Amino acid sequence: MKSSIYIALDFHTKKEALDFLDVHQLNEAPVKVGMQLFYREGPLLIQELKKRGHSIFLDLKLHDIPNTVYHAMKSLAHLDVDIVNIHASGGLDMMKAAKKGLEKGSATKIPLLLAVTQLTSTDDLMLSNELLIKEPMEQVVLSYAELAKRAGVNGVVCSVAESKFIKQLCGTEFVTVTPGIRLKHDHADDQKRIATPSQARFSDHLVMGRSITQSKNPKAAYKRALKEWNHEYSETTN
Ligand SMILES: O=c1ccn([C@@H]2O[C@H](COP(=O)(O)O)[C@@H](O)[C@H]2O)c(=O)[nH]1
Repeated sequence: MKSSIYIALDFHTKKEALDFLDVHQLNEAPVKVGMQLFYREGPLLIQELKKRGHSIFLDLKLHDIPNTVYHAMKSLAHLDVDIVNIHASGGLDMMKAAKKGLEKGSATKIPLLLAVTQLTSTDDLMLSNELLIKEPMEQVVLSYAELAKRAGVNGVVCSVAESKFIKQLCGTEFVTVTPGIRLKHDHADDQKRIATPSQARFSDHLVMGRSITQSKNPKAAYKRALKEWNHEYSETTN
């Protein structure tokens, strides 16, 4: 799969999301559909995005008992998207069940299965004080990545800071997808572990929401992110 920046379509309705893509001529861009939009618009939205030719990351982050996740993944497989995900903190059996459900439910190609290691809205302080995980973030993320690999998962969602080390530990084929990406000077909002596209060279794919969707010129912001990621962007010439 080609390295891509997935635009997070965090909109309320299908109309808002499709209008955004049309108005800003982002009809070629890979997109990420999360809970906000999917819970309202469901499979019909996925069908419409597929019809328009988008590569789709369905970001529902399943986390439940293995049997439930198995059946949920079997259902999601029918949507025929490109990427789906689960939380690694659901454990080895849950991740194995997700993979099995996906294989069982897929008619043609099996979507890439990713495990979320630690959300990019979590920092070390929260990890320790709220989640009561006393090891440093990097160690936790690496250990979850290794567990995901053991379960047969194809890759992980992680921050820029861990991508390189995950590749060293799990191999270059093990996919890393990184959200929490901001163009320089953009607000972090609720994200804690953020980075610019140019700092993300070890990640296979990026996810960008507000830096693009809330920009005055989303198309220009998207193009700039792609250029920065490919190290072709210079502030003096742009
Ligand atoms: O660790 C994670 C996992 C998923 N996300 C999702 O990515 C986008 C990021 O949106 P921004 O507006 O660029 O902050 C959002 O849909 C999250 O649900 C994440 O941020 N971190």
